[in-house]
Amino acid sequence: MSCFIIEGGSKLSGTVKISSAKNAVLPVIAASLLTEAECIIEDAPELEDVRVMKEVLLSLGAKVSCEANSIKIDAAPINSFEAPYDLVRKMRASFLVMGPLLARKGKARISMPGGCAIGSRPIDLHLKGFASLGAEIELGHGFVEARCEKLKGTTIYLDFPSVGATENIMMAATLAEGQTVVENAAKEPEIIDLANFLNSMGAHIRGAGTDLIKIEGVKQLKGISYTVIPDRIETGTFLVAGAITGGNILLENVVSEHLKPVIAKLIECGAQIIEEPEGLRVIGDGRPLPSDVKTLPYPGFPTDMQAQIMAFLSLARGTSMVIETVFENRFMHVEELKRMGARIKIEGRSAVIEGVEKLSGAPVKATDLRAGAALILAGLAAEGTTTVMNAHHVERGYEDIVGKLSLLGANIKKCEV
Ligand SMILES: CC(=O)N[C@H]1[C@@H](OP(=O)(O)OP(=O)(O)OC[C@H]2O[C@@H](n3ccc(=O)[nH]c3=O)[C@H](O)[C@@H]2O)O[C@H](CO)[C@@H](O)[C@@H]1O
Ligand SMILES: C=C(OP(=O)(O)O)C(=O)O
Repeated sequence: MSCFIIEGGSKLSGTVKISSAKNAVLPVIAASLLTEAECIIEDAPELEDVRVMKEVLLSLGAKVSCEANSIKIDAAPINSFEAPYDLVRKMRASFLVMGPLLARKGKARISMPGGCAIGSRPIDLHLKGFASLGAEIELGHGFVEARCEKLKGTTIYLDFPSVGATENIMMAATLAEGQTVVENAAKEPEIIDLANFLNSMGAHIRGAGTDLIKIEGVKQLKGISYTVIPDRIETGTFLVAGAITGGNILLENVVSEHLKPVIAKLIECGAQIIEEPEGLRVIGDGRPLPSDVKTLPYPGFPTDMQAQIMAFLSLARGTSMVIETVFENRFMHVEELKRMGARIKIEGRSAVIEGVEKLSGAPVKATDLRAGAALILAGLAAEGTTTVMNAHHVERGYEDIVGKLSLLGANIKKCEV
């Protein structure tokens, strides 16, 4: 088992380059299954989740090769329709191959992803979408099997603007007969990026980024080269790293437009965030002011930044409240932050955080990706040594986090225990 060991107290300074977005590259890799032609994804981040997605494609019979940071995908030879439990359980986003497989091959058998540390995470909205498009769905033995002759365009209303369901339905509908309309669609930047990728392949998608997406089915798609958007959650995490350590860092390769609620919150807490020609600068200054945060679908405050902002608010000069509305169980980091001296009480979906003057380094355990990131942030600011167990959770979604933080002057290393 691997862990991160952090010696707290260094003010971070320097420049860091943000990687391509995990949550944009995963659906784009899945979408490459929609064509027999070769797709190239440039500047792909080296992440555990990307490795798993490549394995999923390989298991379906696609050819996948990597050169420098490009991934070449040739999905012409796919000869299997099954994504096995062993891969899907490692990463829920593997379920995103269902839409493309159904659209191109008319069948797919994907292991049910099951719940994870942050919530039960059902897939009913994905399945409702596929059924509306004309697929027959069968559940059994831990698998979802879907079949269709030809998907047919229709109107689908999502009860919740699910990111994954919007993506899966959008991909399936690109090759359907006629028009599909997705109402109450998710509006995340990663949805726009996927639509841009699909449109460059020849799809006809309008309205991505609004809650009404219209997809006019086409007969086939072509192969393209594509670079996905910068990772807004990695960006937010580094903004907090600068602020929590009282540092001064410049983040390159960012789209600040995608981070409005995070930037607004950090400014409210007293950090300086400055748009510069080369990127976004964060300057931290002492303990933050308290603030209240409520997670919401985009353009609200992202649930994927909730744990990190809570680490920051743990040190505030007063009491803050964080309300998690997207996932029902995303407070697993709280008990670990408390081990470092944070004063946090959970009441249902709310956490009340009474800021403390300092955190103290301690052995803690990452229960999921962003919980792990929050504990690293707390460790950077804490007095003494913090050991964050279960480094693999963090490596799912942060490219070379040790290298990047070390270059900024952090005292962090990865160890096997
Ligand atoms: C790979 C990826 O992009 N992951 C992101 C994606 O996850 P993911 O696509 O899984 O998140 P969703 O937007 O689908 O989930 C949001 C909420 O909807 C519920 N739901 C979802 C689908 C469904 O069929 N039924 C249902 O009830 C979920 O349980 C959850 O409570 O968006 C989340 C919300 O921004 C982010 O935290 C994840 O980082
Ligand atoms: C929850 C996340 O990812 P996933 O949906 O892949 O679990 C995340 O990126 O914070």
